[in-house]
Amino acid sequence: MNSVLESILDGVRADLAERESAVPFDEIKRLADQAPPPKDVKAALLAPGIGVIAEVKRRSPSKGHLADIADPAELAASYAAAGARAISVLTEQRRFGGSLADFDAVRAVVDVPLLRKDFIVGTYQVHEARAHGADIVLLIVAALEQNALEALLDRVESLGMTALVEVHTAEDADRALQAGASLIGINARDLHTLEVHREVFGRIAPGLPPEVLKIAESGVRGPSDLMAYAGAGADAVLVGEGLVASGDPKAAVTQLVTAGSHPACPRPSR
Ligand SMILES: O=C(O)c1ccccc1NCC(=O)[C@H](O)[C@H](O)COP(=O)(O)O
Repeated sequence: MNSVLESILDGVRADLAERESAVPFDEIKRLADQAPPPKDVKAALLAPGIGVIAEVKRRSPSKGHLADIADPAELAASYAAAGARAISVLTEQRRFGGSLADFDAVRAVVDVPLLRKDFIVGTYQVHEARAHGADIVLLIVAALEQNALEALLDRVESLGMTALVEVHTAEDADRALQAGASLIGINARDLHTLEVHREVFGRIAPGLPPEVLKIAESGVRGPSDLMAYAGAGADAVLVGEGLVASGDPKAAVTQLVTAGSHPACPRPSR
């Protein structure tokens, strides 16, 4: 099947091959070893209330252009000041307009945990993420064979980072658990069709063990979506478009953070 995900992965592999020939693996490993230690992601996400992971997202395959982000560092600093628990930075260039330069700019100004949001297909990218100061690395189950998923999860953890393992189906969730994931993102967006169905979270989350942290990804357009995900057991929500395309990302993230810490907001039981 020639899905959107497969075409994204083709581009990612081509770009990765160029970076690997420009900066050898040994050098990336050396830079990763020199980076400041990763932050305690789970402690950040387990703070009281439903966390907000705010995303720096310029465009997307589903919507095209989302926002002119002249200064990703300024945007990220406003997210952090508003109380975002973590920040996600898209680093995929061809379809999302992101870059490691965006990631570096954000890393330079915020102290909250940073997620490298990309399509990870090899260990080089994991060391590269660490070299740039990432604390969290996204691993998408649908993009990886099981042995690759397990090897990449081990590599992420061996570098002290946390893997956000993304699933969209119950079968993906079984594979994530088998790989040993302890932070699982349930993406409402089907990466083959790009359709967003928020109810996917409520179908999958109850089947995950209570000790696994659950992130609801995609489709949050305002506080009522956050409350609905919280009611279905989310520890945090990951939000891109609803912030960057709002016209006032700082106000939009503040509204979500306020909703997530409101006493009426449901809390996960663990
Ligand atoms: O956003 C897309 O169109 C997309 C297409 C194909 C693969 C991944 C895609 N998005 C990545 C994400 O999962 C989202 O950036 C993230 O969950 C935030 O979603 P949203 O709040 O709906 O922008």
